[in-house]
Amino acid sequence: MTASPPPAVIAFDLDGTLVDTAPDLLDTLDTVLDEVGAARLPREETRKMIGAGARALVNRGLTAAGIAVAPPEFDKLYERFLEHYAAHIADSSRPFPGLLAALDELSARGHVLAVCTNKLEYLSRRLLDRLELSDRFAVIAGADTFAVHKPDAGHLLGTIERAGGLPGRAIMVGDSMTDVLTAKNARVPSIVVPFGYTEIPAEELGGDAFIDHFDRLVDTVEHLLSRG
Ligand SMILES: O=C(O)COP(=O)(O)O
Ligand SMILES: [Mg+2]
Repeated sequence: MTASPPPAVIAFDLDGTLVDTAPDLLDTLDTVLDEVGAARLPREETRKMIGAGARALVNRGLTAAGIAVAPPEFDKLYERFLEHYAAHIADSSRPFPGLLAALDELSARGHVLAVCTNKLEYLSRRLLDRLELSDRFAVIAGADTFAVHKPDAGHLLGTIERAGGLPGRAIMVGDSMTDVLTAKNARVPSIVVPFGYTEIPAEELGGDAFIDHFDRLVDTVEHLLSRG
């Protein structure tokens, strides 16, 4: 008797892929800019600053506003960002259209779902709990879950391992260059969605597949898995 192959692991980025978190993240960034007396920045500009974690977002926001702060003050502002964001994490943040049906179908087909995000793990869990999404994922791996984080392959490989899968039967779904690079580094195929936060147009990120709506996700996953 041959052992059945491990289930496929579908690993999702969180901000800009599963959930439109920009409104609550950027409202929080505004409170930090207010606090240092800087003018607020246009949303088209700050949306693209999401993707490398909260610390990078605060840093990018302050830099774009022309504010230089020394490390101890930066750390205080970052702490305040986290506090405010944690308290408002699901005020306006919502899953992207079609997500729930796509996750239902992937699970029904026996695939294991995981989250691989550069959001801190406690914030990721809190957000997914508030949106009643946590139970759908076997693993929620944040920026601080392992010793390394995206674009390091170890973040994705650790997520796949914890989900009981193998890199040869896994897919990364994301919205940014960070996700595509992580997948390439881990030799895992990637699917890119265009509704997230990226400086470079999503179609040009170099993912293995591009979908413009989650109603294309299941077919695209099956196609990539069938390529082996
Ligand atoms: O919060 C961020 O900046 C990054 O989060 P993501 O990896 O889920 O896009
Ligand atoms: Mg993202």
